Amino acid sequence: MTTWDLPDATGEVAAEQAYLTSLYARLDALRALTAERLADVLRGSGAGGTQQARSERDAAYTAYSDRLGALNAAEQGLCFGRLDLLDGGRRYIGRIGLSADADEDEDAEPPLMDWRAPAARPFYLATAAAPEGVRRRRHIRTADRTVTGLDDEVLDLAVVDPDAHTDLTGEAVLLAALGASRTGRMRDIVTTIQAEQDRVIRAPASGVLVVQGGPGTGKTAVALHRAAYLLYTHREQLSQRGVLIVGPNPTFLRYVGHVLPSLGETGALLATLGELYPGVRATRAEPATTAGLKGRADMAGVVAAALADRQWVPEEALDVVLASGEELTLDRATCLGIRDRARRADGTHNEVRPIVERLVVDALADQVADVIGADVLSTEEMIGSSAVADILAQLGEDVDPVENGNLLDPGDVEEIRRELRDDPGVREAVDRLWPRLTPRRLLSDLYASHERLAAAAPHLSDAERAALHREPGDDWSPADVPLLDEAAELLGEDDRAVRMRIAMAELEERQRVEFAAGAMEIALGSRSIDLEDEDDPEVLMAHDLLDASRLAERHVEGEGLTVAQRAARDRRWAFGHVIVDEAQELSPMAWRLLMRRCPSRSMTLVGDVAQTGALAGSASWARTLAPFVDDRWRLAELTVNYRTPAEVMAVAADVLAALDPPGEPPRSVRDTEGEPWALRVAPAELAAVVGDLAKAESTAVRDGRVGVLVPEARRAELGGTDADLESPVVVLTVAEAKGLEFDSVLVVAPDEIIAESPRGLNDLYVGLTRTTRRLGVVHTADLPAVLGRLVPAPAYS
Ligand SMILES: Nc1ncnc2c1ncn2[C@@H]1O[C@H](COP(=O)(O)OP(=O)(O)OP(=O)(O)O)[C@@H](O)[C@H]1O
Repeated sequence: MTTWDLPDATGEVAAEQAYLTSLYARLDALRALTAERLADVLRGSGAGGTQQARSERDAAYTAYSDRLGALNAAEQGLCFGRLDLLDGGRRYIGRIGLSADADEDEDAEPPLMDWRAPAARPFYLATAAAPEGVRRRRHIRTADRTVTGLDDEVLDLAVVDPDAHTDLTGEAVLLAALGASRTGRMRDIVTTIQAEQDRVIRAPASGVLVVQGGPGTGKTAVALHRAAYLLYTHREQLSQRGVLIVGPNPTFLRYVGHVLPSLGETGALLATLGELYPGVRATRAEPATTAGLKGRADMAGVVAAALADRQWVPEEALDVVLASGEELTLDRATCLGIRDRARRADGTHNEVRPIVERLVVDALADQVADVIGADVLSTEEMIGSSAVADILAQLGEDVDPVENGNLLDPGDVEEIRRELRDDPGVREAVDRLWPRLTPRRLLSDLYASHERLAAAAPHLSDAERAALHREPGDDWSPADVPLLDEAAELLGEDDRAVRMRIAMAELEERQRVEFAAGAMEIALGSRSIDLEDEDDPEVLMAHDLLDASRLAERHVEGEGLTVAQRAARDRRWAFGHVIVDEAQELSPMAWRLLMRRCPSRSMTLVGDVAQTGALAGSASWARTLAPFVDDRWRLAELTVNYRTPAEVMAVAADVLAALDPPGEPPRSVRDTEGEPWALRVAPAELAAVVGDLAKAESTAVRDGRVGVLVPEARRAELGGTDADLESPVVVLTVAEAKGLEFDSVLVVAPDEIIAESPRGLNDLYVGLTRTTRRLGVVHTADLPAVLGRLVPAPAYS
């Protein structure tokens, strides 16, 4: 590899600088043009017009504001690579594609190729052994709009450095990226995507793809870049259905939340599982065992049984007191018949309720008709039975009361039915037999009642049923969400309210855009007067127009209209693609929910079954996926660990070997700063020593981040707070640290972490592998045997 740093005598850097400057000029021109077009749309939007004109304007507004967002996001690191081809051609690779001016040769290479375009692919895949038509790969390092250095690889077997890792692309640039301090926010990796990662990112969208990889193999990075790739490659389809990315907890989503916007993509919905039931904020913490129980596959049966239990029949009879004071009775046999017919009917519980209403009214109408009809008959007996028989024949068999031997005409019968339908006593009876239920009501009532739980979940132990107990009105936990969703499926939730909210949001959005357009007119109208004064803040230049659209957005207050936001409000939304990170954590009940959100089964599931912490999580992808796709899923594996240094991975590998089944550790590309160490302290001193060590580590990593990973039971004692990942030291449980990374990690009380959960060894494995540079372990009891490789702490021994 050849590297040019500044100052550079060869002129290579200067040449690239000139090219880069021309690219930024093109970027600026495109921004101005797009902003102008957006302004035109905003100006036009005040005028009203036909429905079609409005929706065309809305579409144009979205397209231009998205484009402007992508152009802005490309500002940093616009161009980062160049391919010199064997045929003499040259390609520049960047965060977005920039096309040539219209008057330039259409067949010429575009000045800048989007990293996701097929022609950019050799930048990530080409090797000396398989150069894919590439002679030289150049990484262009930049800061703001300035070239700061170049790294060249000549893809010629004759000149390959025998010491280099031949399977790493752009090794120097990669190692520089990996060596940078962590900031508490995940960064994109477009400049250094590795070949095995690229294959996953660009894999076909259809079907279920499982990406299994050890800690630090870039699963999260790959998942996010895959989302960006799919949104680019299948823009039309996915811009309508959206991409859902599911992460394990809100802290994690904050950590990864900047990656897609930095790639110019905003069309994905990032959510935890607890956020996937519209209208419910599932934030309640609960014991892992309770969450594990709620996630078990048999809970689907419990929800179904809880509902069946609400479809009630009386022991003997249900008395129905009409508004008139008249008393009727539905006996058990009648109620059983009604219930059976309703259950056999096609539809969900709430959908078939009208059938129950009709059957109840029919049964009661029979009784009323019997009473009234009997009175009528007593006078008509005088007419003689043959006349009665004639009348009966004429009335036909559809008239029930007649079949019962009465002589009411069909109009009378219908009148009786109508009155019954509207009678509060009858409605009460229907409510009793077949209550109208919401998912929350069903679950709330179930959790709150020992009797209901016993009826719906007879196979659970008393202790398990007690764990499910919840007072009505308490918050929901994330593990409740799949159960609510399950209930909604069975009940046929009335989603009118949700659709109303969406319609309202659309209306409001239109008004906001029109308001913004009006405000723009006023501001633009005053421009000619103000133009003389360049400093005048009233002057609106083209780039300010973006702020005008932002202004409109700000008014949205989260009630926007992007596909992602619309999808978030609609329980029945079918996403175009679903990506799950830390997929091993999902319970069988959670999978049921997610599969409903993705009927096309176009999914990417990334995870590591060795890191499973959730008690209802996966130990095997095959077992987890079998109920949904049988064996129709593809497996891709990531094998290189870009995070955890080799010495730390050696310690973690001992833990991995102790797991059942034991796992294969990924290969680390980095070395650590010193050996990972262990320090024993007296229990009474634990908090103080951990505090001191965290400070010392924070100093050691300068502007980097320190993660103190503690047992759940010691979280409060050791200062665990709501995690602000950008603060220099954070104290978290392993579950909270899942998917995150720090420059230095202190694992506290490993024996307690192991003992806290049946999956304690997996948790310890996760904790040890969170570091990019330094690892220390602090313990009060004997060090677990699996950590025998740790050396005594240098400063204290
Ligand atoms: N090709 C790459 N270039 C630069 N950095 C990379 C690359 N691949 C991964 N990384 C970095 O390595 C670190 C680990 O990546 P990531 O968090 O995606 O791994 P993971 O497989 O999800 O890990 P875990 O399972 O432990 O949560 C991140 O800092 C990521 O940015």
